[in-house]
Amino acid sequence: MPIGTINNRDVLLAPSILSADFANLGRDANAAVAAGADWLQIDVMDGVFVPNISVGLPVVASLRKAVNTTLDCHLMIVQPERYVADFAKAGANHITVHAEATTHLHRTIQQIKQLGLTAGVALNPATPLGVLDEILPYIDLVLIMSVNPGFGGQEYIQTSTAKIARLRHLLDAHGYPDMHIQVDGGVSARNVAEIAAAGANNIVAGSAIFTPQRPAAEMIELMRAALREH
Ligand SMILES: O=C(CO)[C@@H](O)[C@H](O)COP(=O)(O)O
Repeated sequence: MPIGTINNRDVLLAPSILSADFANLGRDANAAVAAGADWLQIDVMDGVFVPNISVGLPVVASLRKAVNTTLDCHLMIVQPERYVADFAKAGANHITVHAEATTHLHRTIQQIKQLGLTAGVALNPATPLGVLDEILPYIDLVLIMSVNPGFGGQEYIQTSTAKIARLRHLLDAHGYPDMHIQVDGGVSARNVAEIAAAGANNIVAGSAIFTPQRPAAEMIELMRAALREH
């Protein structure tokens, strides 16, 4: 169920498990879903595309058995086309690949769609929206990275808000009202309303949801309140 509505647009929450307790991943994932998270994002990092290594196929397969929700795999790996079929088999519902990580973006998106999944394209902070021009008709989601990918807990890059607003305008102008604008990196109850008001409808948050100090349900409630009070 959406965590809020802004400008008549439902806002979905996709907690990133990168900040969860990996020794208790099923517990943390289920807590977020029980508290109203709509999707769960699994950040897959290869140590090449980004300077960090995270989790891969076995974790997706385990989460598939443990939680009943949309599993969104954000592939921060080079040549993601090598693995999309494996992620689909492991139980992913949605796959996002980086425009910067594949030479053949169109072919990769086609592969994901042929597997019956929804598909997204992620853009690093310095990648302009123009790279989307030829791929928009084929995708379901654009992921605007609001930090340089690789780590949780980084600070939101402020210029991302204007980028989100430009993208929403472009989608409206070209007739893509249902395309998701997902935003990922440095999002918390402090800035979620501003980001959603700019046009994002799919919010990824890691360290703002999974913290040892407070339960995920409380952190999600803070986000709901921020959207309500906007
Ligand atoms: O993809 C990434 C990092 O590359 C993200 O999904 C982070 O996991 C978000 O973490 P926070 O900035 O919300 O702590």
